[in-house]
Amino acid sequence: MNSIITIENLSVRYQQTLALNNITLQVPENVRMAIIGPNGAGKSTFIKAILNLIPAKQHKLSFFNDLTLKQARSKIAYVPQTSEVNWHFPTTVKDVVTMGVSSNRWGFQSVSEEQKVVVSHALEAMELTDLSNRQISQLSGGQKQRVFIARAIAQDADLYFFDEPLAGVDMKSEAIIMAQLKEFQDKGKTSLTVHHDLNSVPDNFDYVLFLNKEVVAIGPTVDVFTRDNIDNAYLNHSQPNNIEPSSKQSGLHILGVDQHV
Ligand SMILES: Nc1ncnc2c1ncn2[C@@H]1O[C@H](COP(=O)(O)OP(=O)(O)OP(=O)(O)O)[C@@H](O)[C@H]1O
Repeated sequence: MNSIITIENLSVRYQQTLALNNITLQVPENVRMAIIGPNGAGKSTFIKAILNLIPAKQHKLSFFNDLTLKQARSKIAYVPQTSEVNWHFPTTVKDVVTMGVSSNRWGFQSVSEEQKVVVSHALEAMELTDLSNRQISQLSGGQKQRVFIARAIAQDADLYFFDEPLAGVDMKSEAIIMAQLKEFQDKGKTSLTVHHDLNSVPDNFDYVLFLNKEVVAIGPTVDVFTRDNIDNAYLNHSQPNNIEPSSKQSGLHILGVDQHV
C-alpha cells in the first residue's frame, strides 16, 4: 500500500483534556476519507496535529511515504472550519482564491496570466464567478465554504484536509462540495474530511476513520462502516465532560440510534 500519511503514537493534550490518545494509522493514497466521531472526539485536533498547527506529544509522522511535513507542505491544502476564519477582513472572493496560487500571500501583482486562469477555473468549479468581486463578509455560509475550497483547488495540492466543509451550508453548496471531493479523487488526489452526517458517508466516501480520542476503526467504507463500529465510536467510549450533545449528531437519529452520547 502506498501510504500518503503514516502516523505513529500521536497524542494531544489540552491542559486537563486528553484529546487524542496514541493514534497509530496509515492513510492510503487516493482515498476519499471521512473522519467521523461524536462532538469532542478529537477530529479537528487530529487534522491540526498532523499539520503541526498545535503541539503533539512525541510521535512519528510522514507524508507521501517518506517526506516530512516541511518537505510535503507545498503538496498539502487545508480548509479550516469557517468559524476559524476572520470574515471581516476586507478582501474579495477572488483575492482569497488567488492566495491559492500566490507564494506571496498578499502580493497579487505577481500573479501570472497562467495563474489567473487557474483562479478563474477554481471560481468556476465552485460556482463563484459571479461573486468574484464581492467582499467575503457579504457571503452566505455555503458561499464562504466554497471560497476556501476554491482556494484549495487553485493550490492544486495532492493531499487535502477539510474540517467540516458542510457545516452551515445549503443543499446546492453541499452538492457542489461533494462533487469536488469526487473530482479530487478522480484526479488521483487524496482527501480527509471531517464529516458529521453518517447517512451520507457510504455515497460520498470510500474510506472511513472512526475516531473517538483513539482510533475506533479505519478502512474501506464497505468493510468498516458497520453498526458495531458506529456504536463503538458514538456510544461505547467515555466522553469528555465538557461536550454538549448538538444538532451535529442528528445523523444518529436518522440511522435509528436512539441514545444521545
Ligand atoms: N484550544 C483548546 N483548548 C482546550 N481544549 C480544547 C481546545 N481545542 C479543543 N479542545 C478540547 O479537545 C477535545 C477535542 O476537540 P476537537 O475540537 O478536536 O473535537 P471534534 O471531534 O473536532 O469536535 P466537534 O465535532 O464538536 O467539532 C474536546 O474535549 C475539546 O473541548
